[in-house]
Amino acid sequence: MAENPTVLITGASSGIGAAYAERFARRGHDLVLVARNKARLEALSTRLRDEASVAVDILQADVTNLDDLAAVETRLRDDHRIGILVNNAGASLGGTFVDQATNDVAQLIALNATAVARLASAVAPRFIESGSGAIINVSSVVGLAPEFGMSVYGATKAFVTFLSQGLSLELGPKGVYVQAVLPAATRTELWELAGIDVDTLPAVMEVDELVDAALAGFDRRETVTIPPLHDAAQWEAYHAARQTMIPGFAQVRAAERYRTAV
Ligand SMILES: NC(=O)C1=CN([C@@H]2O[C@H](COP(=O)(O)OP(=O)(O)OC[C@H]3O[C@@H](n4cnc5c(N)ncnc54)[C@H](OP(=O)(O)O)[C@@H]3O)[C@@H](O)[C@H]2O)C=CC1
Ligand SMILES: N[C@@H](C=O)C(=O)O
Repeated sequence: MAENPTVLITGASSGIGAAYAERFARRGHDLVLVARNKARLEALSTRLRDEASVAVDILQADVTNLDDLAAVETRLRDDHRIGILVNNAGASLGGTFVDQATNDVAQLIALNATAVARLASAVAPRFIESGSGAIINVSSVVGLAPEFGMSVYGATKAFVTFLSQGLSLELGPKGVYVQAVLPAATRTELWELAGIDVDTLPAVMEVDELVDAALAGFDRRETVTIPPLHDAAQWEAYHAARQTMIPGFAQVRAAERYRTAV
């Protein structure tokens, strides 16, 4: 990877994506900013060009629209200056599963899961060929906790974390770094858009703190970065418990507790 490769960031018009754009610009990276709100992208790009003297391109796209998404995929395939993909665009959905309209459920999966996988898939072959590159996938702690009661949102984020871990195993040995970032509640517009007052939540991290911590994990080349998790040993224990089960999955017979007496 070039020393300061161009960074393509989805969902860069606000919140976590805009903070990533600012941080990478300050580090001297040129940027390609992707989102639907062109006016916001233009305002951010003007500011970053002035403040950080980097080149900033805008790609207006709704990543749930397959034509728009194809344009982003083409850019990732063809633009050899892009060495880092930040898969950040995402949303939440208010209400319980039965309150959520079926089309809204499908739309959330298209945004939070399908687009993430397609963009990673578009860029991975080129990164492998160059033996370098990085993919940052913004997931969520909700993907670890069905108890939070956000079933579809959490399922999309479990997908993103799993995809990242799998891609890390597949692409890591070929020189490509993959990171999953798992924020907990962070002060962005996402909450209001999902109909939730962020100030009613018990603890909320500011965006700058979240992205600085995520980038500390990036610089250490962590596979999974959980900025709000103070006790890192808890994640290690969870990871170790899961790995302990793996050798036991190869069995000819069902477990004793499932064998019915005949
Ligand atoms: N805030 C939080 O508490 C947490 C957030 N996250 C994750 O962080 C990521 C960023 O969210 P956050 O910054 O909080 O929220 P914001 O609502 O501030 O930002 C979401 C970004 O995604 C973009 N976006 C939304 N829909 C689309 C679309 N269809 N096509 C293209 N871009 C889209 C928005 O831009 P535009 O509207 O211009 O298209 C915006 O730039 C998400 O993946 C979210 O799940 C994870 C854990 C906690
Ligand atoms: N985006 C939040 C939930 O809606 C979260 O991931 O915590």
